[in-house]
Amino acid sequence: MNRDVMIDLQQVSKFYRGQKAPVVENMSMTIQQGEIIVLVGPSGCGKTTTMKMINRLIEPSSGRILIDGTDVTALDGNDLRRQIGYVIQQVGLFPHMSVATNVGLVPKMLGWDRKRIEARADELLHLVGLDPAIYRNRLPRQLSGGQQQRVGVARALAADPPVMLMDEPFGATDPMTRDRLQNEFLRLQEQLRKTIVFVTHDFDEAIKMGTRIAVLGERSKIRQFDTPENLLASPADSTVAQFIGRGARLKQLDLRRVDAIRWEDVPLIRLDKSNGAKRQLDQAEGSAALTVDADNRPLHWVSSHDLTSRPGVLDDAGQAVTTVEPEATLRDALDAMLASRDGAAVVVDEQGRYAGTVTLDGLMQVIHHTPEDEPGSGVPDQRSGVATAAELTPEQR
Ligand SMILES: Nc1ncnc2c1ncn2[C@@H]1O[C@H](COP(=O)(O)OP(=O)(O)OP(=O)(O)O)[C@@H](O)[C@H]1O
Repeated sequence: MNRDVMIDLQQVSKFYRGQKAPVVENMSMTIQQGEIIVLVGPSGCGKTTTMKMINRLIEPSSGRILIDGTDVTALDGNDLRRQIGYVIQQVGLFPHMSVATNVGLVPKMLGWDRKRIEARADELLHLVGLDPAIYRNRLPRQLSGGQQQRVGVARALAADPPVMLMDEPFGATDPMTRDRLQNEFLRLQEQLRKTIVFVTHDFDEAIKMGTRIAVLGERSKIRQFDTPENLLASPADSTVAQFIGRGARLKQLDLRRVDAIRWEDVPLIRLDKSNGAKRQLDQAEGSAALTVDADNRPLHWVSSHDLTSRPGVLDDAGQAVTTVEPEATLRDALDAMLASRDGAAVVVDEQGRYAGTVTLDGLMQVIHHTPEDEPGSGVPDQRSGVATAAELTPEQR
C-alpha cells in the first residue's frame, strides 16, 4: 500500500437492521495523510454513517476499513476510538466536569499520570486559544458556544491522534464565530497535519476546509471526489452542479490568489519625470497610465485627457488607485476593481511598490479557465500592446 495512505475504505456497506436497502453501498475512498476530506451530500445520504464506521461507532456490514494499513475490525473498538479524535456539533462535553477534566478524558483512559494530563490539558487549551488560567476550572455551561467548540477540538486532540473525525463541528455557531473557528482550525492544521474526515451541510465550509471534497449521492455513492478548485470549475454532472449551488464562479475567486494569475502592465509616469507620457499614452490608444512616486508607489490613474487638460500638473490628476498584494484572493482583487473606475486592481509588493495590474479581462480568463491558459505566476503580460514600465526610457518615465 502507498505509504502516504492513512484511511482506506474498501467496498464498505452498511445495512441497518430490518432494512432491505443499504444506507451506504460499496463505498471506496482513499485518503492521504494530512488531507482534510469533506463529505457533503443531501440529508440522509449516509455521511454520518460513513464517518462513524471509520471509528466503529457503527459497525460496517461488509467491506474493509484500513487506518494506516491496519484493518480497524482487527482492533478493539474502544482502543480504536482513543486513537481517533472525534468532534461533533453537540460538542458532547460532560456538564459536571471542568474543562480540563473534559480535555483530559482520553489521556486518563490511557493511564497517563495526573501531572502529565494536567500539562497536556493546559497545552491544548492554549493551542485552541483559551487561556488555561481562566478556563481550565470552568464548567462547560460557563463557556460560550464557540468556546465549547474549542474545548471539543482540544479534547479530540488530547492523545495526539493521527486521524480526526469531525461531524459538523462548527455547525451550531453563528456565522462570525464559525468563520473564526474555521480559520483557527486551519491554522492549527498547518502545524498538526492530521488526517481529517469532515462532514458538513455547508458547501462554502466544504470549499474552505477541504483538501478534497466528496459529493455523495444516495447510499453514499460518490458522485465526484476532487479538489475544491476542480469541483467548482468542472462539476461532474448536473446534480453536483446543483449541489454546489449558485455563485460557483465567485467561489472560485476565493480559492485563487493574485500571484497565481497573469498580471498586465500599464505605462507608469513618474511624477517628477512626466515628459513624454502623453505620447506613450496616445500610442496605447487611450489606455490609462499610472502615476507613481519616486519609489514607484502607485498614486493615480491618469488618462490622455488628464494629460492634455492639465499638462504638467499631474500631482492630483486622475482617479485614486486601489491596490492589492500578491497574496490577496481574486475576490479581493475583484472588490478592488469594482472600487476603481478603471476596472483594474494594482498589485503592489510589500513596500507598496508597483508590481503589475489585474484586470477584469484577466479575471474572466480565470473564470473560463482552460488548462492551456494556465498562466506563469505573476509574469507581466505584454499582449495589451501598451508600453510596459520597463520599455519606457528614463526620460519618458
Ligand atoms: N441507527 C439507525 N437505524 C436505522 N436507520 C438509520 C440509523 N441511523 C441512520 N439511519 C438511516 O440511515 C440513513 C443515513 O443516515 P446518516 O445519518 O448517515 O445520513 P447523513 O447523510 O449524515 O444525514 P444528515 O445530513 O441528515 O445528517 C438515513 O436514512 C437514516 O434514517
